[in-house]
Amino acid sequence: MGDVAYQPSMLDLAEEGSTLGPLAGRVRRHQLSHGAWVDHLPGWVRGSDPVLVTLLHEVPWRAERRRMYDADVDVPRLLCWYAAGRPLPHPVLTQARVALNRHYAAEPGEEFVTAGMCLYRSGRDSVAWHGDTLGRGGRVDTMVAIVSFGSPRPLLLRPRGGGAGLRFPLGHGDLVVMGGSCQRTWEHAVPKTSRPVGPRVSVQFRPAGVA
Ligand SMILES: O=C(O)CCC(=O)C(=O)O
Ligand SMILES: [Fe+2]
Repeated sequence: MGDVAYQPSMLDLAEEGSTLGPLAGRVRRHQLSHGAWVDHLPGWVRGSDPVLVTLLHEVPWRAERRRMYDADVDVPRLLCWYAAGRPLPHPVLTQARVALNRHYAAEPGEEFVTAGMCLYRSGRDSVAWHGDTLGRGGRVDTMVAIVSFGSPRPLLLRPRGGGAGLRFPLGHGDLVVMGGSCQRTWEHAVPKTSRPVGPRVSVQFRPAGVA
């Protein structure tokens, strides 16, 4: 053994580094009805493979059961909740929250503090139509920012009163932000698919008191 420390090559660094692209000027806003909007930025996280690996292996994923009418049913995805102050499992997620708070500082709806995580193990996992209306999201305008990793799955949106919906493909490293009245006046879902899809992890940043 010589005394020369291992120096990672620039290629190694490029492969290992997960970085965020700029938000300003890159995020595309879709204005919806009733004062709702959705911002979309494909490929925000660059070098997102190591983030997916960390999320799959280091998040303490939990299966949950929920009461539906008069039966307990399995929630069709695994979950983990990072309350305010709980360290996030990958540094790029911590940087993402900082960058989102800087970019959206002028929007009403407050700072992103919590991170909810969902693991969709396969196409059989899903989230049914809903708005994030627990807490303040049901009464006032708020923002929910979602960063996706792994297999692409579409996020569908539809107005609560009926009418045409929208579909955002959410791929590896993509960002979507639902804002304005979106949680109250629109609903969103990630439907099941019979296509063979690999795992997808979504990280949802929300202000305190929104779920
Ligand atoms: O996985 C997603 O992108 C959406 C998850 C979601 O809507 C929720 O957890 O409230
Ligand atoms: Fe949601």
